[in-house]
Amino acid sequence: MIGVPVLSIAGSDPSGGAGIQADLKTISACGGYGMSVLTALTAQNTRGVSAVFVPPTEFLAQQLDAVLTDVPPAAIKIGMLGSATVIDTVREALFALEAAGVRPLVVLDPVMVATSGDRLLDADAEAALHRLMAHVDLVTPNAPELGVLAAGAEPTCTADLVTQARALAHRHHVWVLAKGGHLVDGLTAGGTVTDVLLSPQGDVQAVDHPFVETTNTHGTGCSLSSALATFAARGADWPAATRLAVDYLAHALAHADELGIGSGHGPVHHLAGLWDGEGVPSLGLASGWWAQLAARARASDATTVVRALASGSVEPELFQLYLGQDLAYLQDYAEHLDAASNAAADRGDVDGAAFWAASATVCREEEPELHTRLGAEVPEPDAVTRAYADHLASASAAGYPVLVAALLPCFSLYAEVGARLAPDLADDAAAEVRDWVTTYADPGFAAVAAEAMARLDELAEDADPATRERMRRAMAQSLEREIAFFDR
Ligand SMILES: Nc1ncnc2c1ncn2[C@@H]1O[C@H](COP(=O)(O)OP(=O)(O)OP(=O)(O)O)[C@@H](O)[C@H]1O
Ligand SMILES: Cc1ncc(CO)c(N)n1
Repeated sequence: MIGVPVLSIAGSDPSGGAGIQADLKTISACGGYGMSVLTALTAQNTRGVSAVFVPPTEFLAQQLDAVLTDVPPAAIKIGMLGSATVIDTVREALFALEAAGVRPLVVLDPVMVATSGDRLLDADAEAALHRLMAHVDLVTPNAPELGVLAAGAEPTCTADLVTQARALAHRHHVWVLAKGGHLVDGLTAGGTVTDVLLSPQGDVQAVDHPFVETTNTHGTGCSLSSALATFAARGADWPAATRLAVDYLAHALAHADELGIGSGHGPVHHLAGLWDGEGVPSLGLASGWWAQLAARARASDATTVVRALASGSVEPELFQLYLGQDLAYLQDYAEHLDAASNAAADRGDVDGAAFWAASATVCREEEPELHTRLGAEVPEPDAVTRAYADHLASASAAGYPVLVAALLPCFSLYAEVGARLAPDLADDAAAEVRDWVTTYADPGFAAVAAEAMARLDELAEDADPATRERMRRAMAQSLEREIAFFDR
């Protein structure tokens, strides 16, 4: 959900590159509504920290109370804490929230030292940090911080990161994203930085991203943890939120030198994507489901019709059977596209209504031209076609988001099959094969399929978990119907 409240509990960096300033920019860029509670004020710029002022903890508690009693955040990012008393005040606020039945997602960036080398956490505050961890879902230590928290030597390679992150994950039953930004010695442009994500059970996932040759890395840790909190608040699970956050930061880092702020370690370009008109990153939930179905989608290559198309010549009987049934199917499919258009209009989604209506027109007027050109006529629908129609009808009854999920494979699978077959189309391929393949390999068709997916991604993000699950299943079911449709 775009605009979910996300709270940063962190210190202020008046130069705007780290701390709550970085957090608010990042939360906004990633699609959240940013709020901030200040733990400490630093006098800081891109060259370093010259002073730290920690307001009385009573005032910290008042800030927390004011925000939390009015705007319950979907996620909280915790940054600079400064001292054990500050940590305990934050812990008590989280404990009180939980006692009241409110459990926001909590990301802890265990800030100890700034990029400039200045300490931001008292050395005696480590025990308090471990106590806080009971209320945390995911913690994002850099290499030196991980060494301190896991009570080991400072990690010097990815294998060290994994070992120590696993110990920390087990100890506190938390997700750990161990950052590799301090292990980049010797890397040059084109190299790869590896962060590692560990589940509370210790499962490892390497999260690779391109090394960016820049000295403008001030606040990378603050920005990453805020992006993580925001994507999780919008509904991504931790692995997906991690990938989205790392990609967001990679883009902000890649554009950091364009900003050119300050004479020391300057900030990353938090708003690079927004200013370039790319908008807020999509969670891509439905795209993720489709990606998980990729192996099934490839199974369509083994069907009778697709194998024949790939060979360049189709047996006329088989092709007429398939094309005829497809004509019958398209009539029914167009009606469901109309229903989707009406449902979008009912929700006030004018663009969506126009998109589905235009797709219905293509289904009724343009696409059947291919079929009739190839000699097909509308037959009685057979069992396979009827089963697909029944599935679409039941998806339609389950509501607009589930219907759109069911409509999706018809777009995506045909665009993918077209794109796969076109490059290998033999020069002597039969005319009807060429006609079919070029119709579905058309870049315009791919663009329409991509837009349908983008609309489904948006619906998935706004859906509750039960509806999401129904959407995912409706998509998978339609894919099975599509494969059966090709296998005549
Ligand atoms: N030069 C770089 N190129 C690409 N990614 C980088 C680079 N430097 C840091 N990162 C990434 O930035 C994120 C923050 O990592 P890092 O280890 O620098 O954290 P940090 O030390 O907590 O940051 P901060 O500078 O805010 O204290 C990680 O995802 C890391 O991989
Ligand atoms: C306020 C603040 N928080 C965090 C960091 C870590 O980069 C910093 N430099 N300043």
